[in-house]
Amino acid sequence: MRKNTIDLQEKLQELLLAQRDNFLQGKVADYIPALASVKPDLMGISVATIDGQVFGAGDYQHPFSIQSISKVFGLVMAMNRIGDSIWQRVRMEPSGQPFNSIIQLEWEKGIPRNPVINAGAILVSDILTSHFSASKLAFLSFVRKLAENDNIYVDNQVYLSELKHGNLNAALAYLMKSFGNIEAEIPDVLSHYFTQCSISMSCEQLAKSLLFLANKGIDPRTKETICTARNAHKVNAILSTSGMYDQSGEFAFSVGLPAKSGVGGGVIAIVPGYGVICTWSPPLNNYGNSVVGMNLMADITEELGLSIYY
Ligand SMILES: NC(=O)CC[C@H](N)C(=O)O
Repeated sequence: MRKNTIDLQEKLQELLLAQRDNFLQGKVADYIPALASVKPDLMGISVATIDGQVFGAGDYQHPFSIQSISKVFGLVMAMNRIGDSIWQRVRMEPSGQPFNSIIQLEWEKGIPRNPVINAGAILVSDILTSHFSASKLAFLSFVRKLAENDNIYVDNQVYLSELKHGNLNAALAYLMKSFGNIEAEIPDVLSHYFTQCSISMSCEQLAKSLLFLANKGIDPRTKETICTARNAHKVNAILSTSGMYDQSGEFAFSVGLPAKSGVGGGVIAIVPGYGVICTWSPPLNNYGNSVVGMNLMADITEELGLSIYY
């Protein structure tokens, strides 16, 4: 049973306080300097509900690099654009491998396991690059519209270092191209992918912008259809099985919600029929998921009885 949300604000504060020192157990992503320099003790949580309430505690209005959380927006855009033909080029199975693994991709002939590991998101970036005349702009406009905020921006410093240190992502892209699964030119595809990873948003903005996934594809604020109910279902299913990479099983076990993490330390979780939770704390565990984010998600879903498996 879901508890009343009246004291949710206080509860968020309390849960966050309990995590105060746990950021020390993780390690901030250091593959690029722009992420390595983020203060490790920042942390925030926000909950947006489909009936229009927004709660937040800590640094919930502080923008951070959304990184792989961007894969959710990209997938929705690609599904809207090319429909079910996307599933001929990317699958919907958990990978059981790290998010940037290349091993499986060769065995499986350039068909990524799912759209939220890097190979899959690069494939989705190819679809967007090929089907939009200005895909980066279209992506940013989509996110700005969903967040109802025109100030959301691409952090150019993050973008440039992603580009500079993006050899593994480039290798994934070229491998897929060698199997004929990438249409556009690789530099254009990578430029799109790194751009979407480099968007900065706060917990509050992310929670609000993904409400349509908790509401059968309809933005509860504007009543606009962002995607079909069936596509919202498909995205949530993929996030349930693969959104936390090779820790998705443990996340289902301890939290029980469709979710997506990013190496910037953000985690979003969709609660169908209720709303969206977003947490942020930069230090990561060995799977590339935020340590405090994992804890907070477990605590809040338990507290409010939000797991989809009850
Ligand atoms: N898990 C992530 O957030 C990965 C995104 C990161 N930019 C990468 O491509 O490696």
